[in-house]
Amino acid sequence: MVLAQLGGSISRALHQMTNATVIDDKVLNDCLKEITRALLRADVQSNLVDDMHTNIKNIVNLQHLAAGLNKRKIIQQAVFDELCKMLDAGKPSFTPKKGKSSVVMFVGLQGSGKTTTCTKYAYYHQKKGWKPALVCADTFRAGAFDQLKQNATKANIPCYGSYMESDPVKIAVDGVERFKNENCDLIIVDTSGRHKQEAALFEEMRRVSEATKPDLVIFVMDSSIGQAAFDQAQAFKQSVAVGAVIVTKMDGHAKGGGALSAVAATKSPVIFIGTGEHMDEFEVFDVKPFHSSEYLIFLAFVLGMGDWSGFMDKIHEVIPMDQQSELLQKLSEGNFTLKLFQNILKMGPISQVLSMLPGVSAELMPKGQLDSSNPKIMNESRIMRIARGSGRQVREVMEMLEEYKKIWSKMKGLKFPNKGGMSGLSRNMNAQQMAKVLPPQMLQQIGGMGRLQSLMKSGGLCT
Ligand SMILES: Nc1nc2c(ncn2[C@@H]2O[C@H](COP(=O)(O)OP(=O)(O)OP(=O)(O)O)[C@@H](O)[C@H]2O)c(=O)[nH]1
Repeated sequence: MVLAQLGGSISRALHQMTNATVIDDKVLNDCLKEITRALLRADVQSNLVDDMHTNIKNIVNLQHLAAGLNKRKIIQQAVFDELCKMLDAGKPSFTPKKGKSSVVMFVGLQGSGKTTTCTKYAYYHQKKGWKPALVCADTFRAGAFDQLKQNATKANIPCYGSYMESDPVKIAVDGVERFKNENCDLIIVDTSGRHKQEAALFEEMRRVSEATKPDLVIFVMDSSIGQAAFDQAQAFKQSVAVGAVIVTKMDGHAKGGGALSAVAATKSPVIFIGTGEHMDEFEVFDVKPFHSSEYLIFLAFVLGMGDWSGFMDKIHEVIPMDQQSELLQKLSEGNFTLKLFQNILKMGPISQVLSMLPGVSAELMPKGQLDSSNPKIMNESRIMRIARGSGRQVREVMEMLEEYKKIWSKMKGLKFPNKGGMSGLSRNMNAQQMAKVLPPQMLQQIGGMGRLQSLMKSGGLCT
């Protein structure tokens, strides 16, 4: 994931800066130049990068800093704060309430993934006990209604549209009214894809919004849009009250910087990310947990947004309530069993689950042969049973056993945070423990054990 590379470049720049014997303007400028370059390479819009650069220079005025202050720490803090600001719109988006009817309208560029995302959003809520419904107000693209209907049928979600009516405003109003009468609590209106150059289509979108009065307008953005994200997102925001962003196709090779631009242009948070074409390849995006300490922000970037709360959410979603505490206990003891793997397998594609764990970026995991020293794990029939029970290939189970064995041994002794909270993790972790969890490449990237110790001691990476 390219955000992981971005994290690597930023941490390297900070590392070089903290290694300098004297922190002067040249050292600061070199560090900022490196960070700027890394952000631009990740497709973050140049205005945002310039703003960040200026803000840091204003905060860190080396000439005026009182003697005795830790300049390294002040620079690090300023960089982290500015990175946070980029990811954080400053205010949460409107959150629909279960049981109370809400209208959510989806807008975005052609092919950004709106229709797919509407169904994913509906399906996500349906699994949590909501009564969602879909309305197709896309009369522009032939086949849009069929696509939505097909997806909706698969997920057993009611869907409204028309082959005869050509006015999207009329369809949207009729659909919303019908589903309100049917007591649906989440009415999702899919609209045509459009470009900021298409004034007539923008006017149409404005009229759909005016007529249906959505509680929330979601801007859907393809993560590969790159530098163009800012202007397009801003054009949508100027026509309708965009309140949230969903970034799609995060499973591809996109650089991800466009997401930061869309947050800035719409002043709205990213609430979900799409990670594949399938209905359940959809994840909550939450930057809040990373706010608990600078060190977590650092980890989030270095690990490509290692997502603790997503991991915990998955556990709460798919593991039966009475088994959750046992699972967490075993995870924290590094005590893995085949039963535990079966539960983990239920949580979704292996790479997705892995990438939620701090210190474990799926692409950083070494791929080799399974160590056959543990006969309990290697028992063929047990592996076959797991594969059958979880609907996976034997090869997949083998790969996962290998990867998890390595992770578990690293995680031994770590304290797991409660749902939604991460401060417990940072409080309970010392540099030794942290080094055990980090893949060797990452420890090297940080600057080795000594560097990790000094960062954690100086508070640069702690709460
Ligand atoms: N890999 C991947 N593909 C996605 C994702 N989301 C959507 N797609 C694919 O992107 C393509 C376009 O998706 P649609 O949902 O049809 O896009 P749209 O924005 O509704 O298109 P218009 O109505 O023409 O504007 C489809 O092939 C989807 O399967 C995602 O998160 N990952």
